Amino acid sequence: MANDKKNNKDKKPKFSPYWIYGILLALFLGFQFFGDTSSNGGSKTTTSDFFKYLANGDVEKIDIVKNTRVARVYLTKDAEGKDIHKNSKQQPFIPSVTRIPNYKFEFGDLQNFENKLNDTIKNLDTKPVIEFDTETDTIGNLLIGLLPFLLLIGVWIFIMRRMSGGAGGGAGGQIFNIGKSRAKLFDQNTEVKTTFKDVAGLEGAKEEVQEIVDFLKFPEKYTTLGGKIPKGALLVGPPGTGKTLLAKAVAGEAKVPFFSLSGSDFVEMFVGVGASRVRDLFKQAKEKSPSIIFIDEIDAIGRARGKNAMSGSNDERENTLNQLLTEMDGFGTNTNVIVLAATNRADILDKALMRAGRFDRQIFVDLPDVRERKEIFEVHLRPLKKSKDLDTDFLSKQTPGFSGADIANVCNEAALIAARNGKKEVDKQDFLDAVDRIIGGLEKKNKIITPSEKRAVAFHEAGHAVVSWMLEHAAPLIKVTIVPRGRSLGAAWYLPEERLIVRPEQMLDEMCAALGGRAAEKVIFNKISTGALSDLEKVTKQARAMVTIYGLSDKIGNLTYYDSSGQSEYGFSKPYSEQTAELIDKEISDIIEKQYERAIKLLEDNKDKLTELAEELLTKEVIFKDNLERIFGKRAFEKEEAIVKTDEKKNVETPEQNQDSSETKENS
Ligand SMILES: Nc1ncnc2c1ncn2[C@@H]1O[C@H](COP(=O)(O)OP(=O)(O)OP(=O)(O)O)[C@@H](O)[C@H]1O
Ligand SMILES: [Zn+2]
Repeated sequence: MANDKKNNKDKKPKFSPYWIYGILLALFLGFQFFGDTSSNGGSKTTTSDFFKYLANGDVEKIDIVKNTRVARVYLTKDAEGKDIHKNSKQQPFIPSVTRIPNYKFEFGDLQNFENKLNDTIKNLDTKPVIEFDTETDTIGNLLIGLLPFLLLIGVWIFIMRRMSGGAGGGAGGQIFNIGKSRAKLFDQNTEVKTTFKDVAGLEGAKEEVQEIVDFLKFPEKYTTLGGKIPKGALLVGPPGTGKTLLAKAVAGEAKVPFFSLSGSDFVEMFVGVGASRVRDLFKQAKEKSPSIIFIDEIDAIGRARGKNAMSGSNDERENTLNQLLTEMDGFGTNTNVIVLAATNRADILDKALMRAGRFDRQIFVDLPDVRERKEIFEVHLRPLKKSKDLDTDFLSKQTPGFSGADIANVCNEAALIAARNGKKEVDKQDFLDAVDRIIGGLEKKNKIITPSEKRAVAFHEAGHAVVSWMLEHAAPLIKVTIVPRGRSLGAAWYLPEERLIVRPEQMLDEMCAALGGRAAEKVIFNKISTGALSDLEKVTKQARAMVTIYGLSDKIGNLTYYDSSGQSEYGFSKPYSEQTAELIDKEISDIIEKQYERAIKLLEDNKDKLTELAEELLTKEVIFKDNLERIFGKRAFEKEEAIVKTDEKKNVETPEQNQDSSETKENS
């Protein structure tokens, strides 16, 4: 269902066809107008020419428009000298509205012109009609003439509205407000319900943010000793870790005006708009100081300037960034405006932004650890009707590497799954299913797989399971399945340890386990397949990282080709010689080959167990840690007994939390 919705959205063209109709209409009217000019004009002539015509008796009618000093002349003869009216005497003229004046000219001073006109007419037999036009006529003409332009302007305004619509709470609606800031203002009048209580974990970040609120409220407390209050703080961290949430909580708690907008709100197709919006934003913030400005996804404007000479630099974005830098420099230390910004790409931000006096503080908002995940679960479980056996310790351990947003997603998904199964409350199994779905995508039970393919998948996955079971440093296994899910035909799921420092032996064991799938295919069928693509990708990346980034290869030595400054766009030249390049390639393939051999050896030694596991997998489709334990006996390397009590149910597993921290601390 969700897919359908998405598709529909995709199909909708970006440009509504109505605009095009509007533009065409305006153009059409515009041409009409230009084609029309002759109708109230006629070709030009001079005053002396006119008097010649008049003396000849060729003039039938003169329109004198006093206010513009233009006379329109209607002749009795056309260009070839024929009478325009066959029986002209009876019908002196066709009403001027339907006739085009043959000539027009500016007569200068009205009094002079009238005198001369009367003198000439005196001597004529047939006197021309003289009409004095009123100005209303010309205004009417003018309006009709302007109509296409008005329409064009209307269409333009309409387009502008469409482009700037949606964002900015109406402020962006009008064309004249295009340079105005799009920030949403939260103050005493707008109620923000988010508070620090809604932000679970993130103790350090919360404290730092709270300090910033304190700076604003009680600046004297900090400035008495001569210190300066920071002007900005940058919230940095991976997506979904709660940066925006934290900022919202600041808005809810600070009780000072809070301007919130996103980096992309500055960006517009017109030159200078971004800079002008920045200026306007700071002007407003200063007027309401003490106040906080929050710029989400600041990378939209804050990306380092002019690095990509190849792709051409984006001048407009640079101007916007420069304006932001200027504004942050500009406001004095006592203006009491603090700028908060969030990004998940601090590495690509312009270094000038991070300079002291701008975003001089960086607040790291990291992925939550077990304890923090537990707290986040508690926050998001609050609104759910959940069963009593639900245990946040257990849930937090099942979700290593999950961000706060992932956890929120799990809770929601679990509630939906429970509802679909007609349950009265959300239980543990629903959460496990939700986790599975979020990691692996939807189950595809009806995907067509031939029996021999299924066999290959079963042995492949069993291979992963066996190898990881036998190796000390490989991540402990949670479950193995051959139910197709998302794009994969089967999967072995591990519980990665949360470690801060990784040792080479751990990396090698993990690579060996990843190669276990292909090794099993080789050992059993003596054939290999394309099914190991993602394993190989992972292993290759890891081996390359060992050699070129972490300096873990003896042959290459203790050096790294990693450049943390983000300026690693070497282009065509690599930072090492051809010889080294060869050495690197050799070393990478050596590492991988060695681990592959190791996996093959392990599996050959345990061929019967591998087969037993694969057969069980073929019948059950999903197997868990205790199935492995039955076949292999207890795993030799369980360092610490699990904290969570094992459940009676088969499918509920006790993941061990490998606490390496004591060891890590010793060595760092
Ligand atoms: N620490 C947390 N406590 C409670 N909920 C959290 C936490 N972190 C994230 N969430 C949940 O995840 C959602 C998304 O988080 P948020 O938008 O703040 O992430 P973000 O870090 O700004 O991500 P991005 O960088 O992608 O914008 C929040 O609305 C909230 O429901
Ligand atoms: Zn595999």
